[in-house]
Amino acid sequence: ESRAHSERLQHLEEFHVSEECGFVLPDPLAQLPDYYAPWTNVAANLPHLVETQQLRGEVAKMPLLSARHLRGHRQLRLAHLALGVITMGYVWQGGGRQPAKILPRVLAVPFCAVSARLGLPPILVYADCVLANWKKRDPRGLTVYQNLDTLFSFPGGDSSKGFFLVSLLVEVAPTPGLQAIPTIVKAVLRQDLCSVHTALQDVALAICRMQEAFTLIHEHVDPGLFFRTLRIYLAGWKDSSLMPEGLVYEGVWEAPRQFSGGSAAQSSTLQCFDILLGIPHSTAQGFSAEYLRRMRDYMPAAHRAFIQTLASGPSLRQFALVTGNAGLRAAFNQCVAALAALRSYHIQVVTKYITIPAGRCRAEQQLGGCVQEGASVRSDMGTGGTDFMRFLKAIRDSTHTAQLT
Ligand code: HEM
Ligand SMILES: Brc1ccc(-c2csc3nccn23)cc1
Repeated sequence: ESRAHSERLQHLEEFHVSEECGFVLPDPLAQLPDYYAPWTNVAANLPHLVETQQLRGEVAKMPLLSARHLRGHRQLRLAHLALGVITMGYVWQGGGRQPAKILPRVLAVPFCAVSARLGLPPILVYADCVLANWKKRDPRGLTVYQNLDTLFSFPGGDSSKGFFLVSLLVEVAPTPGLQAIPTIVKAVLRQDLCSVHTALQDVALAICRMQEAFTLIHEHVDPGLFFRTLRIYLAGWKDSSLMPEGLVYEGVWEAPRQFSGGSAAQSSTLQCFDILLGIPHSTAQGFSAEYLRRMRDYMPAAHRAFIQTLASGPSLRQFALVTGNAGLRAAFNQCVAALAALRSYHIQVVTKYITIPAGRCRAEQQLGGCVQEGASVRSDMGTGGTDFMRFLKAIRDSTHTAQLT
């Protein structure tokens, strides 16, 4: 059973995991066939259309296009990104005070058709606006911030571009570590202690590289713009006080449907390292584990399959425990410690970009300032309250306690 899984894991390309950029979509398409210009034109102009309250009018003028003419994975990913961007802008136009309750059929019908073909939900996801929303300014240049740009952005100025591109660089950084995963799985099956030890050093280094890339957030994202503006547009319509029923997808489903807002729990990279190291989010905190598992449904089908295949393979953790080899245990713990450190760093960033601005906003609200929409557009993202912070700390703590003593 495990052997079969380990065999399948040897060809990462099958799971759309690329040699040079991991779960990031290599060379995303930036243009669709002219027939789809109504979608890409509106999506490309979204910040302006939302800020001038014209978006809903523009959508009302859009023709109902058929998704049938979309060819290949990259066209589908670009279509899901463009329709996702327009959908978030359409629902949250006006900053979240009066969210739209109905998504018009010119958006809902093609968006659901494209989503079905990709195995994604009909809402903007991490795989859209982080993994497929980028291009190099100079195609021959390096994958560095200055040579990157997003394909689409939201209100919030350069901070929306910064948030997506820094996340992209964090996703590109650990690529050698992802390449080490099949090596580790095969070596565990062959009880090859030495190969596991060597490969674990690549994993630890990869996770450290993620944290290095993360530090760019301070340069490219402004806390105020992030909290007051960008955050609103990434909110979803599941368990949302502003949209308790969810959203009606006109022409697709009679009843309204609920879908979760954008979350990096949809990042396959972090979930892969959690599974490889056997980090037990599952037992420790019911909510976190359930939420992380549910977010797998918000990943592209091939990435979901990779995670499921890895989860059903042999346990590296048991192997490291059973061999009792001190060097192997140390290499394993170095990976776990690096992951816990990354999550601690992330919590510091979340404090600066959500908790502090939320506190300031509440203070201003007392004085009648700060036009913050309602309590919070998304309960788990930024009331400055405890629920998302408790979630992040629970995950960080269960990572920490996963060290082998
Ligand atoms: C301004 C910067 C950021 C803020 C304010 C922020 C905020 C949050 C919040 C509130 C959550 C919990 C709710 C949710 O899942 O959405 C979260 C989760 C998460 N974020 Fe971020 N984030 C930021 C940047 C990043 C970056 C650059 C990465 C790197 C890829 C990242 C990776 C994650 C991951 C993996 C999770 C899921 C929880 C976990 O696995 O630890 N975040 N973030
Ligand atoms: Br859609 C969408 C989904 C997730 C993100 C994202 C990138 S890093 C991060 N931490 C929390 C969320 N998050 C951005 C857009």
